[in-house]
Amino acid sequence: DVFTAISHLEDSVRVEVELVSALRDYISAEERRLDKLRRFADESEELTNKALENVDDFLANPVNAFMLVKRLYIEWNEVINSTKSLINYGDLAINVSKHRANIPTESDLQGAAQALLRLQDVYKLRPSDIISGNIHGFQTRPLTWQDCFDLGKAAYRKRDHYHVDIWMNEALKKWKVNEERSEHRSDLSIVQVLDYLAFSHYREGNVKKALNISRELLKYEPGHARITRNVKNFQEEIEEKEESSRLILKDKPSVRPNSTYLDDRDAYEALCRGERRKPLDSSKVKCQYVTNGNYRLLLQPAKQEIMHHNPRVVLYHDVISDEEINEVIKLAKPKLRRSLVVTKGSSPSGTGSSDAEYRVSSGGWLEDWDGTVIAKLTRRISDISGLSTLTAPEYRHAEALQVVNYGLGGHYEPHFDHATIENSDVHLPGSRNRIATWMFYMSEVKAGGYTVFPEVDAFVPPVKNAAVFWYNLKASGESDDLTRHAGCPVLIGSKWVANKWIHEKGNELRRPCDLYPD
Ligand SMILES: O=C(O)CCC(=O)C(=O)O
Ligand SMILES: [Fe+2]
Repeated sequence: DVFTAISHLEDSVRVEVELVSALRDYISAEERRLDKLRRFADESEELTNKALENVDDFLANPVNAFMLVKRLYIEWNEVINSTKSLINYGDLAINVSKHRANIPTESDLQGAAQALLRLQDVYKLRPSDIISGNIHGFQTRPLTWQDCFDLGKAAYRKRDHYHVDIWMNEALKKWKVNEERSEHRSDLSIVQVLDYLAFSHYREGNVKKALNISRELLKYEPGHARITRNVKNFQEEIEEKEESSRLILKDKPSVRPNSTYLDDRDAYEALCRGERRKPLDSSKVKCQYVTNGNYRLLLQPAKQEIMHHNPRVVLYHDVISDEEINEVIKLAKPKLRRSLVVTKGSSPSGTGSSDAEYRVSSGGWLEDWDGTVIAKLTRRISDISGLSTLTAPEYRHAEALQVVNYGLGGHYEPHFDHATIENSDVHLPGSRNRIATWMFYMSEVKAGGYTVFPEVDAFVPPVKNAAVFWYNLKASGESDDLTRHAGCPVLIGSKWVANKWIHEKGNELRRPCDLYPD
């Protein structure tokens, strides 16, 4: 019993001194933790305020969109986990679970990173431009070394060595610059970057590079057991190989992977960048008013711009109003689901994951009876194209309207709209093949997002309020293989389109079959 002797109480005083000091340590640790949370809340608030000034403009920039996904997935999860055990966590927990569906997941982060890497490749963006946050003149917050590291990690997960090499090296460069300014607290990060980089090189067969990088890593963390073992193994492997082949081992340069195995990828991407585009033969008419002999077009003929002659691809200007677009988007939003691709292209079987990258968008179908605006548009398509677009169940001459919104860096790689010998899944039973494609452009895309035809180097810019039209089949009903086309990745902005696929059935007399294809 402490109270029975003053000398015991003297000890208690000393104990209390120690307790106070421990409590003070605890309070400072809590304050540091709270400071960190407060800084994170301030930063997030600043960013969301900026985003809210104009959400469309903000998300139009793919770097902003990537960072938003990253912040919500990684940083908020950290916040949530670090506060989970605390007493006052309740409200935050309720909010988090209420919004679960809109909080990005790991696969969203992977998709967002993949999108940035796709844009980097297709539009030949320099890493330094992406890092400085300047994409075609649209400015965002610059990337940190951690952002570069996350891009590298996303590439690593896809076994995409080419991008691991680029982005881990960018992370290193940035990390070293920061170090010179002594903005660093621990060496953990650089060790992680080097670890990824070394192993990625090793997987590629670049053992010498893997060895050098691992040695550099050991300078930062001399006792690292696994890396020490790797260094030994890499050395042995190099010696063995050089002995048996009597050649000095050389590292291969890393090349960009062709994940969807497209033969015409380079042509497609060059067109997207604006290379290979040929001007139309200027001796031929380019713009004209058309009525197709239809009395409904007499007072206001359609404004037709010819984009290509063979196959004939035309763009009709001002065929859907802003009000109609808003109505269509409103009707479609609740129906949007991730687009699936039926065709596997020519990807070797067993490669699996490539399908996901083939088409990055969400779509929904609208029938004529889903809204008067849809029935009106279907009628207009018929008036202008001269084809039947009846969509009553007993008279299916065309499919429902397919409304599509592209995602971050969204695109649709080269494909045919109609059924071909390799791909017979697209036509409706009984209504035969997709004779023609009509596609409305329903948003202004600030950069990228062209519709391109790599077989003939034709291209159509996504002009808001316009619609593109072409025949997929020749007059004989044969496939017109020159209509292979693609939707280029959206670089800046959001792309909405709506497709109407018109079928052969019901159009036998409007576009009669001919003995000769042309
Ligand atoms: O978005 C584009 O430009 C092309 C879309 C397309 O080809 C399709 O949806 O079938
Ligand atoms: Fe298409």
